[in-house]
Amino acid sequence: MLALRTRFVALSPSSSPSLKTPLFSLSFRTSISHSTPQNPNPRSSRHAASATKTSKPLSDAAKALRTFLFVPPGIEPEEVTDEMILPGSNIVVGPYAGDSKIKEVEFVKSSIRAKDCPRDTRPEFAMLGRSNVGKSSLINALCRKKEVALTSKKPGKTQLINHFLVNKGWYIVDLPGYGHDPALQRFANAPEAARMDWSAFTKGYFLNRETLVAVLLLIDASVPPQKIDLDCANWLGRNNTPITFVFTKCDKMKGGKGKRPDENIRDFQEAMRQNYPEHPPWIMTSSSTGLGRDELLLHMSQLRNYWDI
Ligand SMILES: Nc1nc2c(ncn2[C@@H]2O[C@H](COP(=O)(O)OP(=O)(O)OP(=O)(O)O)[C@@H](O)[C@H]2O)c(=O)[nH]1
Ligand SMILES: [Mg+2]
Repeated sequence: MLALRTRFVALSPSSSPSLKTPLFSLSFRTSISHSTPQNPNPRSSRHAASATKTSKPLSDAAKALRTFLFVPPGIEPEEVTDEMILPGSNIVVGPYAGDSKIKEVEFVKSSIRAKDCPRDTRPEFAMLGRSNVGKSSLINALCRKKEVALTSKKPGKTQLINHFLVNKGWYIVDLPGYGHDPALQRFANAPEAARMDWSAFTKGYFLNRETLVAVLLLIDASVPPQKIDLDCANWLGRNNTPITFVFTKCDKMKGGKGKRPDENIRDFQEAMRQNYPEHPPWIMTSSSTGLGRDELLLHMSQLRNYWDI
């Protein structure tokens, strides 16, 4: 299973300062400029014939930057056209993208530890991120229901590992947020290993959950890059956990002061590049406006569908 997982991660933290990737600009529609390559799937040629093909070739800018795209199995990078890239993301839609709508969702269980989680072979996605970043809200948005997962203005609402079964076929897992417990704030300037201690109990989940397709790492796009988020991404990468960056609160525009969500996202990506030669899939969302909701579901459907090939 680990081999299967790592195939899609393309996260190989590197300490090499020589790994330079071009900087980029960002807007909701110009997702082509934020591409990242993922691990080429050794079996991808098998499915290439079924890849969506359109006649429009890549623009020059897109060609220059396509190495940043998330290209799933079933497509060769040179087959990618602008129309195949999900808006507000670097994600290419391939032949594995299928029915992505959520028709039913049921709460299954709250678990204290990884070993208490449902024993099941069905695939799952974990929502991870700082307290208050919008994990539970995103679950509700994806399900188009208000109270599947409980949300709050106060950080620390979700305290356990919560499993939700979707369409009787796969799980969404709501996790407690990190970076909230005041008792642990003293770690703010401590070495990464010490600061990550807060997550000891969810760490067990990431390291042992065989059915984990990907972690959706939620990053608040309304604030500048936070070290704890970068540390978390680095930790997941080092542990070969597939990751998708889901930028939340993209509806929040700062009036006058502070940077816009797209600028914060760009800064975050640039910070990530200092340690990563390649960038995982990423997507812009807002649970308030529904931005990115259908696109994220489509992305999850293709991850799910090629996960166990
Ligand atoms: N403007 C805006 N607010 C949001 C969005 N998503 C979440 N929020 C707000 O952010 C606050 C926290 O949302 P939650 O979904 O409870 O956050 P969480 O990450 O689950 O928090 P914990 O359970 O404490 O870890 C709530 O007040 C939400 O209404 C969004 O996309 N846009
Ligand atoms: Mg929550």
